[in-house]
Amino acid sequence: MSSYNNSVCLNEARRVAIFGGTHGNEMSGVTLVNLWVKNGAEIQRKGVETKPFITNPRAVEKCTRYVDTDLNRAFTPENLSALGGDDLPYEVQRAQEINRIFGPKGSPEAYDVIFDLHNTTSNMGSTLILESSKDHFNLQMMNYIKKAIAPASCLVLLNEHPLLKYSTSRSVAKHPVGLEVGPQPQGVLRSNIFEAMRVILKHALDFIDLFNEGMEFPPCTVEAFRVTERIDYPRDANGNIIAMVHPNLQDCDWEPLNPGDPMFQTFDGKTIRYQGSGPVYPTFINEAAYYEKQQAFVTTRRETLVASSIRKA
Ligand SMILES: CC(=O)N[C@@H](CC(=O)O)C(=O)O
Ligand SMILES: [Zn+2]
Repeated sequence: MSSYNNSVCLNEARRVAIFGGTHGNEMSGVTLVNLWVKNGAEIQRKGVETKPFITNPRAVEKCTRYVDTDLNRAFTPENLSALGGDDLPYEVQRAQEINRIFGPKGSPEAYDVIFDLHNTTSNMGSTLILESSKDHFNLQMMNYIKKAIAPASCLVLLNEHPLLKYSTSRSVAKHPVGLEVGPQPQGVLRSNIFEAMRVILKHALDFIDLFNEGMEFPPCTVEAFRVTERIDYPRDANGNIIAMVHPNLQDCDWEPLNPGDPMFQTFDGKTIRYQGSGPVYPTFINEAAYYEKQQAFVTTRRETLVASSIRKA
């Protein structure tokens, strides 16, 4: 990466992957990737190798999030270098295979871009997930997609929290992009969610095409929601949940939550209110997969990210 005339010069993005089935019960990504494995015309762009890939085929077969352990937490340095072969948990073996094919993570040989397709049971709409506020290629891509799909909306969730960040499948790429679309129940396909995902992928690939063709993207800003805190359900001494997401908060992803606002409702009807400083913007509210992770929702704060001008080297 070098700077010239204020533009950040980056290599062309020639190797792109689209991951589906990182969670085997999130059906939009599973279905789109299976479709594109059969016929990739829709995702082909000149001079780009775009590989659609089912990352967790055993979980897809069983229509479950994972078999042994969450694949989207498995790409740690320890796991990727672990010895043990067939004795390792299935997803750890799979992470090593994926790292061999699309990585190695952090190396110059790694794929340029990986899109990882997810669904949420939360009412989040279309959300792009970034892992770095300094990835100018990805920031420019976010800006491009947001403009291309307007007046439909697509929000950007930034997770670079030192404790809450996790080791994703897409993290083996130079430019990792998560795409989370909801609400959609686990194991279910909804046409509106499926189409929303499909159209965002189209614009993302168009952006890569324009960049490779030599278009210069001027400096811009991108509004993002930065992950700040994980909020668990209230629990008793045995760890059992004693309250639900409050009806005033349910389905209100991305809406401001202020001190004193209702957050949970106990089984005997008492309201538990938000006590932190605000406003925060909750998201992943009541996500089904997060009960096991002790998480009722995450709080975020709004931030304006600045993207430098980019063009190909
Ligand atoms: C509901 C769900 O699976 N969400 C994803 C978010 C992400 O890809 O970062 C996960 O927890 O792995
Ligand atoms: Zn997922």
